[in-house]
Amino acid sequence: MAGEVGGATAGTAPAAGALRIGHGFDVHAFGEGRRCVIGGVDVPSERGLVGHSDADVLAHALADALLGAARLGDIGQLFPDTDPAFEGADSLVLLSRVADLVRREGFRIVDCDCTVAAQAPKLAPHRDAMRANLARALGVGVESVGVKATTTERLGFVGREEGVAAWAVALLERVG
Ligand SMILES: Nc1ccn([C@@H]2O[C@H](COP(=O)(O)O)[C@@H](O)[C@H]2O)c(=O)n1
Ligand SMILES: C[C@@]1(CO)OP(=O)(O)OP(=O)(O)OC[C@H]1O
Repeated sequence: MAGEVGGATAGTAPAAGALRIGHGFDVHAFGEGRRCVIGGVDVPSERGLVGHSDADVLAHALADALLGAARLGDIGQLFPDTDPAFEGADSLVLLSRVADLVRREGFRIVDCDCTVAAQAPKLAPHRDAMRANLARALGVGVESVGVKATTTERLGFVGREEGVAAWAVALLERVG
């Protein structure tokens, strides 16, 4: 039927079993005197990531992917960077709040995959810890969360080590 999206007419609640996909993207700049928190891991690094929260670029991208799939807006709407309540916030806590919202909206988190682009530091040694942290925050099994890392071959702002970028996709199934 014309106007059908994810098993429902656009703008109405999808039927049980309908799938929704969401995409998230985030960037944080490197700066002095900051921690480098990525996927909830305090990664050893000369410089850390700047933000209002702990600047966990990976947790933020994943939160936006979930919010996008559930059509619930974005992380900045939910947790404004002008609100002192979120200053230095643990982004895994914000991510678990997003997961709760998504569930309350009637969705099951089926699967997620993420890519972090960083020229440095090396992230592969921390991949399993990041997956475990993100899965715990989402309340899903670790097999449902993928994390990959890439450099940008020294090209662009990532390649110049000015910051880190992250992308995530999330698949939700309507259960209620
Ligand atoms: N910050 C990073 C970036 C990359 N890796 C790992 O190195 C592999 C090769 O990266 P290329 O960008 O040269 O393709 C990549 O597949 C990652 O496993 C990393 O650990 N940390
Ligand atoms: C996480 C939040 C919380 O205030 O702050 P930031 O660390 O600034 O992160 P960003 O991805 O720029 O924006 C999202 C905000 O919601």
